[in-house]
Amino acid sequence: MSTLVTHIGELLTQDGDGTVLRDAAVVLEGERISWIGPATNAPPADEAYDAGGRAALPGWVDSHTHLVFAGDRTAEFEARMAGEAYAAGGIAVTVEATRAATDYDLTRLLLARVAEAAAGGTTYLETKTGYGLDVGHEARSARLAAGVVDEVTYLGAHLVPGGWDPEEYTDLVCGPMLDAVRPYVRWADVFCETGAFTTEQSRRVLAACAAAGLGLRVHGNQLGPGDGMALAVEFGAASVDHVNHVSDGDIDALAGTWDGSGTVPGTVATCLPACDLSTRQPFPPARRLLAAGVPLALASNCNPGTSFTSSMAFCVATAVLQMGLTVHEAVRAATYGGALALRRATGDDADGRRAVGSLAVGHRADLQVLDAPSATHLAYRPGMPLVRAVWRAGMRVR
Ligand SMILES: N=CN[C@@H](CCC(=O)O)C(=O)O
Ligand SMILES: [Zn+2]
Repeated sequence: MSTLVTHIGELLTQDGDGTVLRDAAVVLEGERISWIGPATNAPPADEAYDAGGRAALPGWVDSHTHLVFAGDRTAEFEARMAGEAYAAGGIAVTVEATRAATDYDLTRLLLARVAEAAAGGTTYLETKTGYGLDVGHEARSARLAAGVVDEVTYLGAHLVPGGWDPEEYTDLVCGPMLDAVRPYVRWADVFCETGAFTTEQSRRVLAACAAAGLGLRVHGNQLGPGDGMALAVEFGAASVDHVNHVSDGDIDALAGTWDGSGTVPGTVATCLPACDLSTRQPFPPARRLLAAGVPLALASNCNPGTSFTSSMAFCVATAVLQMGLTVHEAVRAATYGGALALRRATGDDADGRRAVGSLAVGHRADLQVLDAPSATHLAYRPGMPLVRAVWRAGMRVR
């Protein structure tokens, strides 16, 4: 089964040169892209979609979400809007509701959130555990997520649950809990922050999870200056996320992971602008990070506490309007950058592990058409429902 998407007014490929094609076409064949070029030269396909001069780009890669949860935190949000500061402790409210939910209800909630994200143009999605916080409930969250999303991250180190000694809980995270989630997850993450896990506890978690063969990610420098970014560099994490309170030394350390001397990709800085609005944190220094040579990702951080949205278009608009990124930089961070943060930015017909977040022959056929003539409209018309059509692995999902 093949689909020709044709008469694309502006096609942002997100290839290495940032190529933008005019009056372009893309052929989706099975799960892969089989052809890209000028619409006038396009080969025939089983069916055609006429984009009518509209813009198209890769589906969003949302590399940071927390979708496995039950319950509601509206009251906490209202208190925050009235002036209270965000604190990690609110996580416990969601843990209680999540533990009480049945597998059926938790799966239903997760599926609804994934469908909402797909309708918004997201075609590749990471999600985390972290609202179970005991062996059985963390393993359940990981198992349910593994059946639904593209990448699952173990976040047993989200909060020390009430009644636990922090060191003993860290032992649990590094031992029996890790063993229980291991079959279902590719990544591990730690919330390294005052009120969550100390630098030393975070280091123990990262070391244990690396030894178990998991890739690493870090929640760092969200609520104040700290060691999250330095730890991410120390452990060769794929991404450090939030990065709101950042020193020049943090930026230099991150940039150093991209100096070409390493054999694996460096550490991406993942910015979460919807979360920053909701928690009233300063936005990350995106321009300084880019100037230093650090690749950026943009992600929704969809979760019930700090960012209850999966709209990547909203994140792109906010990154442009508030963080000083150009539209093309923001779109790149929300597509290719997310793929880089998940180490899924390369791969084609040669290895069959198809790249996401960019459009080229052999990459996964993840594409969205906007109801707009250019990607600029994502920021020019913030909040408008601009996603018109979406294909995920070659299947039309909107
Ligand atoms: N910072 C840590 N975890 C989430 C918030 C989780 C919550 O408050 O429920 C975040 O990324 O913002
Ligand atoms: Zn998060």
